[in-house]
Amino acid sequence: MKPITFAIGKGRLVNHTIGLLKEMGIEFPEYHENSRKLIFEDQLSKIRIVLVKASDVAVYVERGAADIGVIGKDTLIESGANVYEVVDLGFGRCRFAVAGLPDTDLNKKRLVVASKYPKVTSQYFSKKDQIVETIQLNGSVELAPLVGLSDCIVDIVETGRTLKDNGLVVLEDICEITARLIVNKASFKTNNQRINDLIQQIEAMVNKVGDLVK
Ligand SMILES: Nc1ncnc2c1ncn2[C@@H]1O[C@H](COP(=O)(O)OP(=O)(O)OP(=O)(O)O)[C@@H](O)[C@H]1O
Ligand SMILES: O=P(O)(O)OC[C@H]1O[C@H](OP(=O)(O)OP(=O)(O)O)[C@H](O)[C@@H]1O
Repeated sequence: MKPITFAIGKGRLVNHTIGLLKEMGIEFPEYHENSRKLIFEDQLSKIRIVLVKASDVAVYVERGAADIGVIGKDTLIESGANVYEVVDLGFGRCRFAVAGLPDTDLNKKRLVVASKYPKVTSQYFSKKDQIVETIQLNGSVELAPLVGLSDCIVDIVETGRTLKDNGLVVLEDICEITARLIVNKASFKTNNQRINDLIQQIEAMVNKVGDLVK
């Protein structure tokens, strides 16, 4: 029997995901945080996990190299991937916000916005009928308005500490974010029973564990 391949981003969501699978009796004893190995298999359930860069999860699932994946809603929206989003996993909770210095004028003409999420940024501002210039960065986005690279940023806020420590504030909330279970469209159709069972088991476990995994 071919294993079901599960893509997980190496990073914030991996421990939650492996913990959730463990609760379901799916275990990867060889996995530990400092391991450099990228593939682990549970022989009993025939499920293997592949550890990829968080922003690549959608690529693996969309192209069928993985059947299933766990991805933040932020990264999923930004990817525009053609996959099924099947379960809200509840963990990895944070939000998207527009942030900047407290006196930022968001209505100014030619607003310049820095973000790791250019698609989310332009979608958000175009819904408000505002044309903005988006500068794509890969990290430390909070720096941009402090050194005059941009007027504001669109980024993830979790505890709010990064903003606070840099003298920035939330100017507008965009939306809530949690981790999502995504499925390759062809796998969903051809391997239907096993994939469906796994999705249902995960959904049941998320409901059962509830706040414990959040
Ligand atoms: N404070 C936070 N910062 C960033 N992401 C968070 C935070 N809290 C929860 N998340 C969620 O965790 C997901 C994975 O975050 P992680 O840091 O592992 O990946 P990433 O930021 O996309 O990757 P990388 O650090 O490799 O650029 C995010 O997509 C988001 O949904
Ligand atoms: O509200 P907080 O709890 O402070 O979390 C939010 C911060 O965490 C993320 O950055 P990350 O640590 O992924 O680093 P990055 O700058 O490389 O994106 C995000 O981009 C914010 O900078």
